[in-house]
Amino acid sequence: MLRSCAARLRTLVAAPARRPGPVWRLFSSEKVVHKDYGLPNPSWSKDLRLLFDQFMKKCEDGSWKRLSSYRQNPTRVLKDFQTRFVDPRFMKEEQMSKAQQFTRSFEEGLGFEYVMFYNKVERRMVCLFQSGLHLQGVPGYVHGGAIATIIDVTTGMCAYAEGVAMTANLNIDYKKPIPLCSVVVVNCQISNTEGRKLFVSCSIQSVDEKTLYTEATALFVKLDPDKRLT
Ligand SMILES: CCCCCCCCCCCCCCCCCC(=O)SCCNC(=O)CCNC(=O)[C@H](O)C(C)(C)COP(=O)(O)OP(=O)(O)OC[C@H]1O[C@@H](n2cnc3c(N)ncnc32)[C@H](O)[C@@H]1OP(=O)(O)O
Repeated sequence: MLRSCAARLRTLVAAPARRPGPVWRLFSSEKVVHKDYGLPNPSWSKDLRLLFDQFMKKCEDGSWKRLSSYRQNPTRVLKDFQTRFVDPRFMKEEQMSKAQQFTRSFEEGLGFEYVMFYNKVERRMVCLFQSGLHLQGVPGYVHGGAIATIIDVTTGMCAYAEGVAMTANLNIDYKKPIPLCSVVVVNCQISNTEGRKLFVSCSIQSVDEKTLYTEATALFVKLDPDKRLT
């Protein structure tokens, strides 16, 4: 059976800030110390650090949890997927162990700098996101595909807290362009569930909440372990 929601999130819910990353074995005897990308680094702006500190405060009573975030998936997640859903014709075990999360594959500060916080009771995921210079679309603004990506990842993690699911549908209203290098708040919440379907609503706002940049809805479908994906 796939691991329970609690077990899956235990992998991602972070240890206290600034501890070194966990050590995983990725299908070999090689030990890898993983950097937690959901912690401040020198590229983080003052706005991002301030918001991070505010959310860390909210974590103190246990209502919110910071999610740790790694370039490579934890071994147990990889194994779940390898066994249940990955087609060996397309992806070999060794390739799986080298694959990287798209949003964590950029040099520090140039791509997606973000940290997520989860509130289980509210079924809500908040992502504090600072775009880097390599995410430009129209000059001076964030590429629409990069915006779709951060929405997909945040709504995806919100859904993943409830079960292993994939995006089936994503609808985005781009209301105002997001200035490149600015910090925005991506706010997602499960709005409804029907069987294996998880409906997630999402908005992106400026830090002062005065500007609504984007609204989106997403449908995630929990994977059926008895069904092939390909
Ligand atoms: C999230 C992944 C987690 C990874 C773990 C890693 C852990 C930590 C690492 C960080 C992860 C970061 C999260 C990243 C999130 C990114 C997610 C992606 O990009 S994913 C990549 C991009 N996504 C993909 O590549 C997914 C490609 N698509 C698929 O593989 C499949 O279509 C499926 C799995 C989504 C559903 O298949 P199947 O299980 O066979 O489902 P059925 O046909 O039986 O339908 C069941 C019900 O759903 C309805 N319904 C279905 N579709 C739609 C729709 N479009 N419109 C409306 N409705 C739809 C359908 O009508 C039915 O309703 P009802 O009759 O019960 O009322």
